[in-house]
Amino acid sequence: MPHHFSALDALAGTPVTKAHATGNDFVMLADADGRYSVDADQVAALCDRHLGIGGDGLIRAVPAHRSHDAAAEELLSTAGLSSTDEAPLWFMDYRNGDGSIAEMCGNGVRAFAHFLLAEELIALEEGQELTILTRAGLRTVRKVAEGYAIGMGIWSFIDPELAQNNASDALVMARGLEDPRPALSISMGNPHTVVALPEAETLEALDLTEKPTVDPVPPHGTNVEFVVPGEPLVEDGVGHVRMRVHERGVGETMSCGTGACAAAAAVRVWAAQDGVDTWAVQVPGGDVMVRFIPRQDGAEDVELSGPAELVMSGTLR
Ligand SMILES: N[C@@H](CCC[C@H](N)C(=O)O)C(=O)O
Repeated sequence: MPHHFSALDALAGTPVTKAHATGNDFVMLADADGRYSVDADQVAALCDRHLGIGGDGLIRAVPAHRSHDAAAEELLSTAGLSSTDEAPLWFMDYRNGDGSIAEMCGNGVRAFAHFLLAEELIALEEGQELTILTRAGLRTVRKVAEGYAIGMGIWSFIDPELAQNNASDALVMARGLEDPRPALSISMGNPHTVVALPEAETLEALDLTEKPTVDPVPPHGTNVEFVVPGEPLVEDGVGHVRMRVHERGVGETMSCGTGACAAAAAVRVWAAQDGVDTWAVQVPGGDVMVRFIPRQDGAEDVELSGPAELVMSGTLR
């Protein structure tokens, strides 16, 4: 426990902000000059809900060319991207609350955009689009009436052979379930395992204080989404899903943006509802919308939209 205090000594005097997007909460750090290198212990200390500020994760907002992040630097050079002091490509350096690194965070991108705007690091009018960099690659942000619409890239099956039968590739067991249930593994740049439950009562009865077990064990861990299809599943052309999530590197969270996209994709596949492109995903922290957009190459882009809020700003002591 005391290591939390010493971990933060080096960050004394650093301005921080707390933000959330449908209850998925983050400690935000603006690093326009690329002077902070936050290690795993510091992230865990800041995200600690008793000894720190508290958050599901930490987001450092830094121009890609000043990030000192191996993934960002590799993407900059291999994808021939440009980031300069005059025209920075903002990199979302996202970390899970336990200090581990994740490729992507959908709710995080909304909080990130809102934070960049509030800090006057970007300008973005309603309807305009901004491109940002994540470890999973480029993502787009559009300011819309309900908050931000994020271009999340494509969704894909983690096991491509599943494209043949679209059923399940894993078994998941959690406290509150009587038996392990079949699940489908989907990538949104980060890994997800989606489990369908028969009714809302089973979803509510789950105890996600304990990490669900996934068989086979995913090599890099996974986020596990438990979903109940809406009744009716589709109303006025919009699909409905309820979801709870246990996030890799965090635990149960009130919302997960990449998870909502994976959940909508899995339910759409299971229910053979390819024609339904818009899905409302209800999470404990609110509602997010997921839209599937067909591409020329047969894959589908995913757009996630929802709100983001800043809660407080202060200085680390
Ligand atoms: N809450 C996020 C996902 C954050 C990363 C995740 N825990 C992982 O390890 O992949 C979201 O909104 O997408």
